[in-house]
Amino acid sequence: MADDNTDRRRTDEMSLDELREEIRTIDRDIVELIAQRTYVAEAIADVKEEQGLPTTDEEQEQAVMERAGDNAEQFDVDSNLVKAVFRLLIELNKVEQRESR
Ligand SMILES: O=C(O)C(=O)C[C@]1(C(=O)O)C=C[C@@H](O)C=C1
Repeated sequence: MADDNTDRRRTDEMSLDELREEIRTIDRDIVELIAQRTYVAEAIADVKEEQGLPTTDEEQEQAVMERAGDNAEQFDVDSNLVKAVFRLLIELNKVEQRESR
């Protein structure tokens, strides 16, 4: 996070344009991380198909959601909103996994 990162400038010393540039960089990083997560999920889908397992794993989804809540608390952001984002990420993977079968 910007405030925790000593390489990044303090946000209270930045202009509006600089702050928006910071957001722009973070937004790109978020999409890059989503792409990485999706890529790994595709590899998981291949393994599950080889092993004859279903695309949906409710227990794993539960673990992901719990972790999302814990991480949200750690970084002091709204845990329900973070969980909603992770619910969408899981759904994205499930649609892709079903389509690739
Ligand atoms: O861990 C898996 O088995 C995945 O396919 C990944 C993932 C996820 O996006 O976290 C997606 C679908 C499953 O139901 C559970 C978790």
